[in-house]
Amino acid sequence: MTADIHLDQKRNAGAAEAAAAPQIATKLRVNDLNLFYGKFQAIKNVTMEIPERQVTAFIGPSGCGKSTLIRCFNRIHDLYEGIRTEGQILLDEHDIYEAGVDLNLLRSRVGMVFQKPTPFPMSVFDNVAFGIRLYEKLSARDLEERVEWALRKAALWNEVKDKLKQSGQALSGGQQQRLCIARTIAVKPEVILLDEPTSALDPISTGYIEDLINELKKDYTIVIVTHNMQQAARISDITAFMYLGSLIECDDTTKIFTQPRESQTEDYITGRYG
Ligand SMILES: Nc1ncnc2c1ncn2[C@@H]1O[C@H](COP(=O)(O)OP(=O)(O)OP(=O)(O)O)[C@@H](O)[C@H]1O
Repeated sequence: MTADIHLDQKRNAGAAEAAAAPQIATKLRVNDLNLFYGKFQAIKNVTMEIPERQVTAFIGPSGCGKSTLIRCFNRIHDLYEGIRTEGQILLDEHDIYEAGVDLNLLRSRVGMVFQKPTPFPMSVFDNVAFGIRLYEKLSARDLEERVEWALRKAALWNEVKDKLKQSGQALSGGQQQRLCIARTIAVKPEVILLDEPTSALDPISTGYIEDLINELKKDYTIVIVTHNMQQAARISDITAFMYLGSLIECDDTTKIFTQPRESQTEDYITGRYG
């Protein structure tokens, strides 16, 4: 199906929804954020809001700072030397960069799935149980129930229920990525960051993950980086276009793909550069 058809469907659905739509809360609020890798400034004065239980997609040419920005949302950069940030990121209106923030707790609230599937070298069951064991003390029975719940939510249970003791690394690429999503969901986060989650997958596995994202947004706030503009059009409610470290424009996906405000956005979505 083309991006255009999706946008038409969205527009019609959007008009009906708008009439009855309750106010959508802001889950993450970014205030004047700058990020430096040493002396290189990769994020420049970004201010934006990420709405709760919506899918927000980041698009833009390679190297524009999409991954760098979303990695700020759970402070993954803190694991590396020489990276400095300025500004604020509020999660439910509390600054995640404030002194004394518990980073383990933050990362259990804001989970992340990477581009390349990264199952740990352990069984399917232990992959999903890993984070739960880290953050919670569940009985063996409750743990089994939670693992099954997460695998069902990630639309993987039927394919792995007889392989729970086998290595997670023995699954197909698409199954491995759903396993990583199950691992992330298992700790019941509030926000899920997906950094190009389907770029290493075939179209069928990509379809599974896109359906899954659509399902997951009922319960979670989803942030996705994608190079695939049709994918952004298909699955996101809000699209943010970045260029050279700056946020050029962030709006309803339909608006970005049909009537962008900025000429740079239009040039990018019409394939004039990038
Ligand atoms: N660890 C790092 N040290 C120094 N510079 C970095 C580092 N990581 C990224 N950069 C630079 O920061 C800029 C933004 O990179 P980033 O990976 O966030 O872009 P991106 O939009 O996600 O790109 P892509 O779409 O290719 O994944 C690029 O110029 C990149 O070279």
